[in-house]
Amino acid sequence: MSAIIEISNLTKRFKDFTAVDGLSLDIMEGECFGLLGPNGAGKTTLVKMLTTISPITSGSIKVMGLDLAKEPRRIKASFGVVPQGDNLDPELSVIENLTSFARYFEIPRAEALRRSHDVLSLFKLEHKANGQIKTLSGGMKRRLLLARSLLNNPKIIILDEPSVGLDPQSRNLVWQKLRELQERGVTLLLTTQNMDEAAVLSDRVAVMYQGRILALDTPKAMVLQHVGQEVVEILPEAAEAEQMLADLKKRGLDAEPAESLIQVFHADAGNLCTDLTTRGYRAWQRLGTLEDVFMRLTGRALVE
Ligand SMILES: Nc1ncnc2c1ncn2[C@@H]1O[C@H](COP(=O)(O)OP(=O)(O)OP(=O)(O)O)[C@@H](O)[C@H]1O
Repeated sequence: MSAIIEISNLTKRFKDFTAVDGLSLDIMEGECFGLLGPNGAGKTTLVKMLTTISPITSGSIKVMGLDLAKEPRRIKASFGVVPQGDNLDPELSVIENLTSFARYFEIPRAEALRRSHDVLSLFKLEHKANGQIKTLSGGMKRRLLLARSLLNNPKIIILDEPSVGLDPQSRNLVWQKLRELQERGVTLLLTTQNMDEAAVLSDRVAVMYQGRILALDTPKAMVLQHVGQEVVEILPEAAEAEQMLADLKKRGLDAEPAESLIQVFHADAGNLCTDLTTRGYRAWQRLGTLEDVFMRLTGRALVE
């Protein structure tokens, strides 16, 4: 597999604030890559540079071997972009939003209409073709943005928080369509704060924080490395929590406080749980998740 997007030493500065900080990353052709990070990590700023909306401060981006700074139009033609916000035109009907967008790619009128109906039916919006944008629910708008991103038959689709605001039915439909696109060879780059979405869809994930990548791997390997297969959770009495944490650490265990719980990672979970419960403590085990990795790497405090 070769890299379809090559990001080298990319930086974005706003006055004295660095939103993306010397970031390097290769996205492989045909993969689904999930970019995770808390609010303010720099994900949207990265996507905006990639989609040429925001100029690069320094560093470079290559797409299919082409330099983004030199060939932005050619590169943009190969992208489908689903932005975080809704930038649909409220003056136009649903189908007109699509056909007018197709004009940016110089798709002939009849072909544009045909593709517009195709993508509407793909996202189960055909019945809304002549409706006004204001008659769409939030989830329908999101599906329309996804539909719109396919009009130019993109080789790469960039999705900023694809399933925010979607009900479970719409979200499942979107996930299914994204998988079908990937099966057809399309490369997907998604930013998300939804760890289930990242784990379900992505071949590889990166955790971004303060403009840098802290970790990058397959979701499974990431969980194994940072938290282990199973996590033990203990609910101590408030008065004994500190002592218990110290005791666990003294035993060489990888233990951390998590609100009112203590979590133990990389442990022999079965043995530890039995030991604790026979001594009268409330303790249980569960599978480690990407959410655990995320919390460990980016901290528990709210960033913004
Ligand atoms: N135009 C701008 N001027 C100044 N600072 C900005 C600008 N755009 C973004 N920032 C700052 O850059 C940082 C990264 O923002 P960005 O939107 O990329 O984060 P994010 O990871 O996408 O977060 P979210 O999930 O909230 O969208 C934030 O601290 C934000 O305040």
